[in-house]
Amino acid sequence: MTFKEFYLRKPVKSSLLFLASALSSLLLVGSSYALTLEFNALRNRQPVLFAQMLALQLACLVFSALLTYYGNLSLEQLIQSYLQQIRQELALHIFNDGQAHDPAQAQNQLLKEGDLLTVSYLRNIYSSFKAGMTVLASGGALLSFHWSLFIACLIFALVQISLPRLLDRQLNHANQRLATQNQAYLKVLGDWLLGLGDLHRCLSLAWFKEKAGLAAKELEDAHVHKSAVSARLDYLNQLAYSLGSSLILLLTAFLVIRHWTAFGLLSSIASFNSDFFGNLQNAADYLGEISGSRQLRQDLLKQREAVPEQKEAGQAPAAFASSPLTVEFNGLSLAYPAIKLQPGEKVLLTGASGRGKSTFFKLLLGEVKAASGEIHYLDQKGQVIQPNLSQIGYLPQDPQLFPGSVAENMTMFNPALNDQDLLRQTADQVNLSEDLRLWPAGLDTRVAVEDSNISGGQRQKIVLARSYLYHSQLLLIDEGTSAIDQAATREIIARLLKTDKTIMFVAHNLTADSRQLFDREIQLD
Ligand SMILES: Nc1ncnc2c1ncn2[C@@H]1O[C@H](COP(=O)(O)OP(=O)(O)OP(=O)(O)O)[C@@H](O)[C@H]1O
Repeated sequence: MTFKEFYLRKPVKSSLLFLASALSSLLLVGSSYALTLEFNALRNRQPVLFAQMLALQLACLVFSALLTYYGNLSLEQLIQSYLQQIRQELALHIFNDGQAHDPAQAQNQLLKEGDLLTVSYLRNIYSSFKAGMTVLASGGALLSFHWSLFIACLIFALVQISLPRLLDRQLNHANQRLATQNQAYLKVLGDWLLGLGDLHRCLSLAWFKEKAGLAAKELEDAHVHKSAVSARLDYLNQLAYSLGSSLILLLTAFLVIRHWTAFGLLSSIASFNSDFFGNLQNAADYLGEISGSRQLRQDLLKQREAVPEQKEAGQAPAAFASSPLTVEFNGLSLAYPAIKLQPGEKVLLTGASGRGKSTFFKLLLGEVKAASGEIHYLDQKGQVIQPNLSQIGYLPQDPQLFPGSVAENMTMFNPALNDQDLLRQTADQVNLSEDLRLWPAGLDTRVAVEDSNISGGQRQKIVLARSYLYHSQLLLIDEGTSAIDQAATREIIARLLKTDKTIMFVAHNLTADSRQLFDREIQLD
């Protein structure tokens, strides 16, 4: 993300924000100025002037606080709406870039990293601007008292500004390490929590505890390391601040004794000091944090780049013909014979476990690339076509549902398909009607992905219903009815096999009469 982009989204509101911040800084310094005049008035025994200056000081402080309040609020609104845009772009990128994404990493990016970087980066910019304005205003006020005060302040300013550079690389490194460990921890949790039930059953909790503990320890070390680098920066800043403020007080006393500056400055120099050095220190911290997160921000910018929407050209395949194919997986080699499916044919694909049936489907779906051999896709007339692989219907062993209603999971959120009659007819085709009757909300039942309120068999029926609704001509079913009872499976298969779809079906434990319903069987050996 860049500041320019943030500013240009809402230039008027952003300008008002920075104007309010500049004014509030001026008013804050104005209040210290009024304090100087109050003490001058006291020394000269001028009670009316003293009261007027006191009122001016109070007014400056009240308006400065009001402007700060407005600034903080509108900064938060601007940041949150920008963050919303960034999350949308990240999500679109993840959706369109055609790569497999680890859910923990994507979650981390969408929530933590984006939030951390955007919010802290923009808040740091705003705060450093505010601090910079206060430094300028108080520096100007000091100049109006005596040039030597300003020069002294300037020298310390330069020292203070250059301090973060000493730790710039260390801060960058610490930030990156923290983000990496964050991701690693989420991934470990994600990987292990998925199988928590199995861990319970096998009493392997000690193993889980050890793995999670190790990842948590590394995250803890990364946090401590980052805090140590930040603390070192704070320490250096504090040292410069203490030295600078003592020397300025000494210089003011000298100037007052020599009658070269106003007496009242002795009372207010502490305020000017804290306005000047305090804000300089803050600005240096903010700038240090901003430059420390540079690498992560650049990475995030890349991950937001628009990726063209994956709209595949080509026709929906109705069948295919493959030459002998081979697939290589890190030393494991799978070989397939030439296979041809005619449009409308119903074929049972069998073979020992691990022989490569699922991988063959992934080859057809374009998810796995063949090391050798070719697949040609055919239309209804058996002519070779340029295929749109996303239009192949696919029912995996463990199909995924999405948070939404059962109807939405059948239509995949396509409102054009959301017709109650059509959905009920389709539910009949896949034996889902009985389940719909059991759920009080029927088609509107919400799918609770985590709570698995939908059984494995019901999930398979819902996903099978999808391929009916989407009229997939070529349907690949990979043990897609394994969780459905035998009688219903037989009915579903019998109905499926009466359609004009081309179907390739992998199943381990079909009854003999179900097997007979297929045109032929291809056995991989
Ligand atoms: N992405 C992958 N990386 C490495 N090896 C893989 C990958 N996908 C599959 N394999 C391996 O390829 C072999 C075939 O796997 P596949 O899932 O295709 O078999 P299958 O015939 O469908 O088995 P099952 O009947 O048990 O489901 C297995 O040994 C598997 O470990």
